[in-house]
Amino acid sequence: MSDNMNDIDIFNETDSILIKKTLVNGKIKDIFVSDTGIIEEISDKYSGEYGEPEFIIDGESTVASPGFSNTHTHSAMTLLRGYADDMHLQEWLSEKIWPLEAHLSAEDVYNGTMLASIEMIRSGTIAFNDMYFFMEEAARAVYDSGIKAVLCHGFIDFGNEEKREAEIKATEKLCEHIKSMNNPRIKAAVGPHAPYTVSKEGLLWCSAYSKENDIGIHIHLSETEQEVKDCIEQNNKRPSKVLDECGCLSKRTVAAHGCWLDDSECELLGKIGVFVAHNPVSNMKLAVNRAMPYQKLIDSGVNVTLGTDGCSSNNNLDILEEMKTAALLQKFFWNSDTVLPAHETLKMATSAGKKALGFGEGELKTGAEADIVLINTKTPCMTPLFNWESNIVYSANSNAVDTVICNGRVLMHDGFIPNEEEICKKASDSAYSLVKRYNDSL
Ligand SMILES: C[C@H]1O[C@@H](n2cnc3c(N)ncnc32)[C@H](O)[C@@H]1O
Ligand SMILES: [Zn+2]
Repeated sequence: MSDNMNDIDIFNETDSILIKKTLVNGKIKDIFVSDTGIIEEISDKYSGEYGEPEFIIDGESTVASPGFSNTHTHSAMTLLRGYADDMHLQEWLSEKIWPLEAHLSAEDVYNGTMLASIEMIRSGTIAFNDMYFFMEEAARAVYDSGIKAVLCHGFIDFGNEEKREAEIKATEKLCEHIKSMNNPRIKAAVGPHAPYTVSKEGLLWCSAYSKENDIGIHIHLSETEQEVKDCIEQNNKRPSKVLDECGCLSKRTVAAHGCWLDDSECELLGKIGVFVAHNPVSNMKLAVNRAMPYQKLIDSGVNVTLGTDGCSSNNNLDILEEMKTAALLQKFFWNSDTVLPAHETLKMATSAGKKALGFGEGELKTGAEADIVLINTKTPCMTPLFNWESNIVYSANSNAVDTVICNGRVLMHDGFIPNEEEICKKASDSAYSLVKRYNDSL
């Protein structure tokens, strides 16, 4: 699909690009992207106003979509893919996942996040919201892979003061580190894991720190019925209320799951302007037994986004698969064939997702950051092309994703990502050595 097919330089960060004859909202357009990563022109034929492009991408037989955002994941959990499946959520976490994670190294997180980044790029993801450990190394992987991310340290204190102090230090260290990177593609957030793993003191510290530093909060909220029941028993109020009283709900908060929210909580989240990330594949796999009340959230003014969750509850990071599953799960669970139509699903993955992460509007327009996905229309799953949004949500798979451009830089072209084989090999080695270290410790 390129006039410069064999030219590896297309992956350079600072080149201008002209995408010729791609479909933008059903019309054939040229898109000119400047070397600063901005969409300068979308027109029937490039005017030449911004000079000669350094690279030309032949966009004929492609649909251009705004890049996708994955608003909830634990990216280095790629290393745990297939390690523990088909279990009850709390047992899965406390008996399998947490004991193994206790042996993670910084290098594991780098290798796992590199794998996650290229896996996400393959399905057209240009930004993600990540909560995990050794996040300075995740930041290095995000830098190296060229994708965008909001990164937080998973803050878990279980009411223990010593643990809380350590989590505070880890959060501060990460935020300072990301500040010092001074890269607009990489942002820090505060990551209180969930109301059931973080004490009130911890939640209060997190909300104060996010305000002081003007950064977001990333948290799990009401994933299972049991955690809601436990919260009511302990606090006499539902989880959203607890979080609100601790100052953790704001326009900068992304709350993942929200499966067991009641009507009053949906209204509270809408009033405040919280983003709620739907993770349908993980929710189905972990059998949380209720789908997020999508329509009630939308009617309450909530910005609903999409996430994959980590690779040990999904078990991939394919945002196209997530879109389809979201649209189907909502229809199936709420017994409504009209809920979450294709157009809204695509918005969850594009404009709503990018806004949640503070990376802009998520639309293809002049003046916007060039986060563009080109999807091959000459592939069975995109044929015929009556409705491009319907095809992306309901029929496309990642094999149809041809080119991914993030901040004006080509990260994948013609289905090719530089160094992919080496990245997979390193992650695989890390995964086996992690499990060996754990087994040796028993
Ligand atoms: C950041 C922390 O979140 C954990 N984690 C991963 N998946 C889920 C889930 N579905 N629910 C709650 N916690 C989860 C990770 O295993 C890590 O310990
Ligand atoms: Zn999660």
